[in-house]
Amino acid sequence: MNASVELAGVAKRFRATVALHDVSVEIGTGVTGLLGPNGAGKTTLLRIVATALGQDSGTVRVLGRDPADPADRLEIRRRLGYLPQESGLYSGFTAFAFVDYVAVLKEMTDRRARHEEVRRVLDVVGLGDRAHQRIRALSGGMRRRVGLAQALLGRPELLVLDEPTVGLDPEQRLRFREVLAGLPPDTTVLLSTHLTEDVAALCSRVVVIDHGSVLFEGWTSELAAVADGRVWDAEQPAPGAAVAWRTPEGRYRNVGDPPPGADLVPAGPEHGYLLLTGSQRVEEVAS
Ligand SMILES: Nc1ncnc2c1ncn2[C@@H]1O[C@H](COP(=O)(O)OP(=O)(O)OP(=O)(O)O)[C@@H](O)[C@H]1O
Repeated sequence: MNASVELAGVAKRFRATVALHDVSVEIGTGVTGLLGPNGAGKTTLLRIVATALGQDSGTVRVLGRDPADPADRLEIRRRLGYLPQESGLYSGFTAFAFVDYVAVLKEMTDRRARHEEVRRVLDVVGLGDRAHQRIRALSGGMRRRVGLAQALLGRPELLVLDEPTVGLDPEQRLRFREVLAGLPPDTTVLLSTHLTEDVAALCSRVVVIDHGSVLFEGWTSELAAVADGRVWDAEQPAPGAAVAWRTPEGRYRNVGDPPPGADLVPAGPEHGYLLLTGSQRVEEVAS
């Protein structure tokens, strides 16, 4: 794989909290989902890739450059679109004025071409008719889309999107999927989510992260395969289950090590994810 983003042995700590612990991943073109529970280290990893935060140790290459080098960092930022978790939108601005302001910061100096680009990205996210409304008057999902619009400015080679689907209704989720599908094929998208549905719907590759460590890196279809033969239904939560929950039919779906003759059910990406993250918790309890 010709990686757009390469992390090797990356660690980051905030005082006593280890946010990332020896993370090594390679991200290529296409859409990669960074999947993990709250506090897993997703935002920290994305901030490092987006050059907003430096690592404590390990090496980072983004678009073939080193974010620690000031000239390289500038070059990366020119080729990067970033939707942070907290968008920091200026609520008194209109959507158009805000995205235009970001476009100025992105060195789009020709006014006419810039305005055209601002209109294009607002149209892409379905906010063309809201362009002149103040951000404070927009709904949460619409604000998220203003954030996405600014990330799309200038058709960046690398898009780093922190929880882009939060606050989107089903129709907007579909639209977001279309936005991703409409990007040039050599674009690299790295997006974070804590929803396996997002990964299944949006991402061809997935990196599962928990407690600051990468637990899985591969094709989304391979995530389901992690749980092949390890999902079964029973009348009770089974002793061999890393995770179990009650189904609408009143039985228990178990994910873990099935007993002989278990009533196996087909595995999906969510089961692979639960097995990876749940089993780690069981190990922790045991140790
Ligand atoms: N600036 C910071 N100062 C102190 N601790 C931090 C800081 N940023 C992150 N952390 C801690 O690092 C860990 C990883 O946080 P991070 O925000 O990267 O996780 P996340 O996977 O994005 O979580 P969420 O899904 O809740 O957004 C957490 O324990 C968090 O409390």
